[in-house]
Amino acid sequence: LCGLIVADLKSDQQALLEFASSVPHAPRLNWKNDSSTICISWVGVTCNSNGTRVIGLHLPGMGLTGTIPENGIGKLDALRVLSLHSNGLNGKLPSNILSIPSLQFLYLQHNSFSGPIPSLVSRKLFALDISFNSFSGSIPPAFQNLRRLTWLYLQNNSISGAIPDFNLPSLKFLNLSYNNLNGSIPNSIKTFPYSSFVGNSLLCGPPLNHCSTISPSPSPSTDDYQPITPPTTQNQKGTNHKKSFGLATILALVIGVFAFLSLLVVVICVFCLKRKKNSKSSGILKGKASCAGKTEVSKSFGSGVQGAEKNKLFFFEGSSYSFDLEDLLKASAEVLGKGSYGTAYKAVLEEGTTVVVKRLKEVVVGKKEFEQQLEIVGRFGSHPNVMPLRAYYYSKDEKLLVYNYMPGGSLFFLLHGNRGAGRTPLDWDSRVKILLGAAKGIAFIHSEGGPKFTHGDIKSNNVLITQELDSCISDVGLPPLMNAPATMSRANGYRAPEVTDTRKITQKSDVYSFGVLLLEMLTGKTPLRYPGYEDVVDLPRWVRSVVREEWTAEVFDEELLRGQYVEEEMVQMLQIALACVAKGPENRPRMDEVVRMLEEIKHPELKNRISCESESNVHTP
Ligand SMILES: Nc1ncnc2c1ncn2[C@@H]1O[C@H](COP(=O)(O)OP(=O)(O)OP(=O)(O)O)[C@@H](O)[C@H]1O
Repeated sequence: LCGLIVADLKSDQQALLEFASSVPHAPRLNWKNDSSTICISWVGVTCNSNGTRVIGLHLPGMGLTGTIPENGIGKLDALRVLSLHSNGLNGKLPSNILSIPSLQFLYLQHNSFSGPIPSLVSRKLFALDISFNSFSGSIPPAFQNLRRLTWLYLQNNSISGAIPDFNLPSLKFLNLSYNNLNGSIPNSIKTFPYSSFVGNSLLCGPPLNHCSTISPSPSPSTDDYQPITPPTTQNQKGTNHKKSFGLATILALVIGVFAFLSLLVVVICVFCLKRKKNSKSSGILKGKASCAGKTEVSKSFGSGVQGAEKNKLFFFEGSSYSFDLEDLLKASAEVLGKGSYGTAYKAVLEEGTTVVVKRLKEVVVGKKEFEQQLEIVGRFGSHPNVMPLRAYYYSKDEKLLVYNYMPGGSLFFLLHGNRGAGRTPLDWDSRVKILLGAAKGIAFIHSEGGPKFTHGDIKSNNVLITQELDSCISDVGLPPLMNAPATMSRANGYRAPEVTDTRKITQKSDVYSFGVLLLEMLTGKTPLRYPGYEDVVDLPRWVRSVVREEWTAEVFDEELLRGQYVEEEMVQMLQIALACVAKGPENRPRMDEVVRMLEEIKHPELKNRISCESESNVHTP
């Protein structure tokens, strides 16, 4: 067995040296004819955990030129990642590279490869980027069998012919732009954006312009396909009859939709008014201090109680606490931290209950608005991933919020706290669980609070953790109550670019902040300046720049890479994060879509642990 293992590594070494001898390269490639050093010091080479096989080759931007020989890299049959992008490699791509049985990630973009794309492709392929080369010929039909393929970037080549009817269940990122493709875009991929197909003058069908009624042939004349033009121009190309029919239909549709929407708005308004009226008479808030029912307490709100009554602590329905304001003020308190909304205290009451009291500063809204907002926030407590607001107190000089105390602390602490010796690493599965919970919490407040309701301050400090590593989104609904400039600190790396004050916060800006949170979890870097964390980075910008260079290797938190992880899951998560931090709010997914995408990451099909056992299985036939 030992001999077999050595033979495997030796054959990997031979294959690498064969490759190196054929491509003139920069002197940085320090490979020597000594297999004992491959896994230790060979530039760009990654081995499996027991040092028996080469599983990664990363040589981007190394100044490599020339043609890859047939007997080189294709023989590395345990290879998972091959990254040779941004070099000067040319000629035909050896037919055995794409078919390396364990190959998952192939990055060859920005070279000068030419000739056809090899037709035998590894079924494990997860990401394929051969963009910005001179590949020609058609897309091999074998691509239709790539059930795990998630990224396919073929843009800026000279690929021609019709697009095969892909039925790729995992495909999420597709770019075929700027080639010579023709025919109609198959139904299975027409949901990809316009930018995925633009620059193929003979391609038609959604999301490009409609195909003409003449069915596309493999070599259509330009007249058969209409150029990409706005719908009005397209209509002008039809017959007169078609044109008037089209216009009439569109007009009828527009009027119909308008009428329907107006009706919907009226119904919603009536419903809201009714609800408001009901809530006034029944009240969601109840007075804990008295045993009064809901009606009595809401009356005390409505009529503006004077004197001592005014200073009551108001509990939300469902709260099991049994103390009053006086008890709270007598409790021993310890400062947890100072945030932009004020100071958070951990308060231990005489009867033993521990709560967190937030003392708000610079509340800019009046009592009524304050109560209205908190009434909405109080409703969210029913969701397991939203921190329930238990009670609040409002007077002219003091505004307090009472929450459960979460001994697990915040995600910020779990990610960045005590990075030195003795730290317990936060493993991949725990990170996914925490972020999925947080996403569900945010999606819930977006759907329950109505389209205008936002969190407004999503960050790792506001994701609190239970001992079972369930997450709770805290500080829900506070920004509209506070002084706008105070909450808009420049150092807030979670803030979407379009948000210049609290009035600009939208659900899509929450999605941006959540994307930064995902990046923070993936990279282990903090987007905020904290004492001891001066290395503040614009995470989206940094990740985008690294992704352009050499993403699988450098982006991820080293702590993650040392533990058990699933590379595909991490890369998928990275792509979701990048979609969330798209510069234009309209390009970001909705929060419920983010939840769905995160749930898909844990698809059993992708559960392929990188471990010693799986490594040793990689090259079994
Ligand atoms: N319910 C809670 N249980 C345990 N720790 C909490 C709780 N609420 C807040 N904390 C912790 O207390 C500290 C201060 O929180 P606070 O919300 O006041 O400020 P912040 O989240 O750091 O900033 P900001 O107010 O700008 O959101 C943070 O470390 C936070 O994680």
